[in-house]
Amino acid sequence: MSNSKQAVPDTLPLLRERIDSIDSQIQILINERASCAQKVAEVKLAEQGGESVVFYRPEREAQVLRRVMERNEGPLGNEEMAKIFRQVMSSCLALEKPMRIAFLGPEGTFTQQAALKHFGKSIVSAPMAAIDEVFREVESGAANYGVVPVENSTEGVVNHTLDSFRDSRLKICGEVEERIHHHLLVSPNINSEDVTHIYSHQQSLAQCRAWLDRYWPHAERIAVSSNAEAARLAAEAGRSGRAIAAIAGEVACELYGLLKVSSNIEDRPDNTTRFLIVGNQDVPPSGKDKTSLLISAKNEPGALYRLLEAFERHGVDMTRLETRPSLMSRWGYIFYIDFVGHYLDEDCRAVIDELRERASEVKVLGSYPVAVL
Ligand SMILES: O=C(O)C(=O)C[C@]1(C(=O)O)C=C[C@@H](O)C=C1
Repeated sequence: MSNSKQAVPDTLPLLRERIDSIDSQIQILINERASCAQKVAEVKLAEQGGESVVFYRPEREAQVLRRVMERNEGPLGNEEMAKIFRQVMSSCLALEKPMRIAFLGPEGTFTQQAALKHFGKSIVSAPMAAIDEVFREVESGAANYGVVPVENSTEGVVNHTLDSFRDSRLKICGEVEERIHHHLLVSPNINSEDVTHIYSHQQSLAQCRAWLDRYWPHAERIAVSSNAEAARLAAEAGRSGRAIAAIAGEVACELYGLLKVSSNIEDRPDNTTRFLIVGNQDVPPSGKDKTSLLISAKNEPGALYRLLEAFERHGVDMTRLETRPSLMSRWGYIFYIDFVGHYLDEDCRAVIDELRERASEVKVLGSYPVAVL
């Protein structure tokens, strides 16, 4: 933009005049961009036709956001700038086709927070009561994509999510990481000293275990289906004068009008949860990808060693290995493996081919862009 090189005025009216002029140029450009996205939708419809058109392109979005961060010169920070573009793309995609996103609800969960971080705000939110319902909603076509938690840096893996992939044909289309801050919340009319019960999701209770042992050793901890549900229950209890506290995040605190008794009570300050985006599409390479596999190993000595050895020999970087009992045989196991690269990359393809020879089942759950934001 030509104005960016001009000297910055130093009086308030002139600065505001400059801001008004820049805003109107940005607005024209954003609408020009939106018109391009509309044209993109027409091209996609013409090329792919009918029901099967794929409007959301995670690999392209990741590339756009990475480029925004790479070329950014400030004074706005890279992440701040990327968040702005995240929302611009979200609006453009909604113009192509409004996206209905199912997530582990109710409203106010960290999973909803993750969905908004990944897709931007221009989505239709569809809160589901359980992880397998998120899968079903996307499988049935009622939602375009789903968002589910998969692992937490303090508490480890979310078994329900891993288990849901056994019988699902859904693919992982993306990942998103969210820093998790927990707060102890009560209804505004409740005296926190009267609290006898603390509600939260079992993982959140575990993530605050040391803090609870120290400050609330006598309060009974009650696990409920989500921390947003805990916040809802605390608000409901407050209305009838019962002193129940909840452990939940910022969004749930605001949504249910609760007060923070204590903030950031998680035992580890770097407490982070990773979420997966599930959908019906294979995502092409974005240049910086990850792949997730589900492997059913033969129940024999050295089976795991032979699987892992293939990664070592081809120089493919494995980032995660989880084990779950197989439901098919008593002592059989299913391994979930994440590695760096796309399944279409030559070295990754070689590993997958070898794994197929050595395991009873290898399912590629998806290759997807490494989280940008
Ligand atoms: O490039 C595309 O395929 C688009 O549809 C455009 C666009 C964008 O706004 O940049 C919008 C949605 C897609 O998810 C990716 C990118």
